[in-house]
Amino acid sequence: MSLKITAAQMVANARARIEEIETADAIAMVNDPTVQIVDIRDPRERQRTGYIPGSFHCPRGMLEFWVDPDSPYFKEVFAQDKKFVFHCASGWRSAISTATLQDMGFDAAHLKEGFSTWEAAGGPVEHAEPKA
Ligand SMILES: O=S(=O)([O-])[S-]
Repeated sequence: MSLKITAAQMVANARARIEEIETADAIAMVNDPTVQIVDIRDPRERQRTGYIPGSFHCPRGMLEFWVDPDSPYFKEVFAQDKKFVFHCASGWRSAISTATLQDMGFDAAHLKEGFSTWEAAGGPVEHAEPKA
């Protein structure tokens, strides 16, 4: 089966039109009260690898519905007057998601390399309590 567009091409198209933030620059934003980092990974990924302190968890599947004030699923966190930086594991899902948000008129950027290089680059990581 040949697709009209590949996933890799979708990521490339998205990356060409969104703001990409380098890991070192994002690390400097962790305690910045004007920035909200949003983790769109699955709950199990967050559980397994830990997460960026202060990051808000928004599963990718709910993204459009949680940012839209007209949606019954709207989350107040997205009403904040802050810079929103979305991330996933390697920057693919967050690139496509950020382009989608841009199409919706929601201003956001994404973490170019995702969480994959975060810890090695010196980024702080928090771990959830193990399930009892
Ligand atoms: O979407 S991904 O970059 O986390 S594999």
